[in-house]
Amino acid sequence: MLALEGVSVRFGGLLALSNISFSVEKGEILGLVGPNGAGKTTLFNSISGLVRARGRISVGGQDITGLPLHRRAKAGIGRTFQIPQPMHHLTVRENLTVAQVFGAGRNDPARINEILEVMQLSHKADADAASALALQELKRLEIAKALATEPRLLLLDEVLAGLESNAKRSFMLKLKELHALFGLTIVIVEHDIETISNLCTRAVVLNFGQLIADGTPAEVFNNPAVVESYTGAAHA
Ligand SMILES: Nc1ncnc2c1ncn2[C@@H]1O[C@H](COP(=O)(O)OP(=O)(O)OP(=O)(O)O)[C@@H](O)[C@H]1O
Repeated sequence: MLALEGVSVRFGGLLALSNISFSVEKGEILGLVGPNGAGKTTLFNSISGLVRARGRISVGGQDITGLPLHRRAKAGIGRTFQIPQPMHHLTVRENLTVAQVFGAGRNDPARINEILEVMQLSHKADADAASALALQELKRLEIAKALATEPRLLLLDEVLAGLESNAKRSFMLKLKELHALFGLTIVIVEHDIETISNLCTRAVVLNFGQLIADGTPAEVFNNPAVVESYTGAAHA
């Protein structure tokens, strides 16, 4: 579904991503892990088109490397942002409609209703502007917006961060439900080992812009290079 070949991103003198290659199978839920500043969000930005990368990125066999943002959305790439980014003055439904027109090039109210229902936002759909939502609702809206673009590949950037453990558990169940319901391939950035182990069959680890491990969650979290990347021992 997703293939990265030799992907590199440089910001001035900083090599934020260095020659990253891996692929994600259709239907897989892949964990993208690594300490702060490792390059995880830059990788999402490279895939979704916010950042220009060297190398080759393809989705469903289509080379998207040179495509602008909106054409990547139409190629089936949906994403969330670490800090939810709704259009604050619009209602929840209006936010989803804008996302659907941007990503899918159509307005399908029935599909929007389905997304509102599955994300438990129906009761908030038309009531208030998005700015009135509580944190958990904002997180659900962030995912709902990504779903409204009708993705095949969904990139989730720390969507569980800041939730207490019960909310986290119910969010994980929701992600599994979405994965099955919409037939998604998912890449999720997450720091919590338990969450990655619960959701993912495989995890890729970045550190200082380099891919340092790729395997099952148990394999990568027991990998000495990964442990060192988190404790800082390798660079102390
Ligand atoms: N637009 C930018 N201009 C310059 N440097 C940037 C830019 N975006 C990211 N960086 C740098 O690139 C490196 C990777 O950042 P990135 O945000 O991708 O890491 P991350 O793994 O997502 O970290 P976190 O877990 O803290 O979100 C960092 O050193 C960061 O400061």
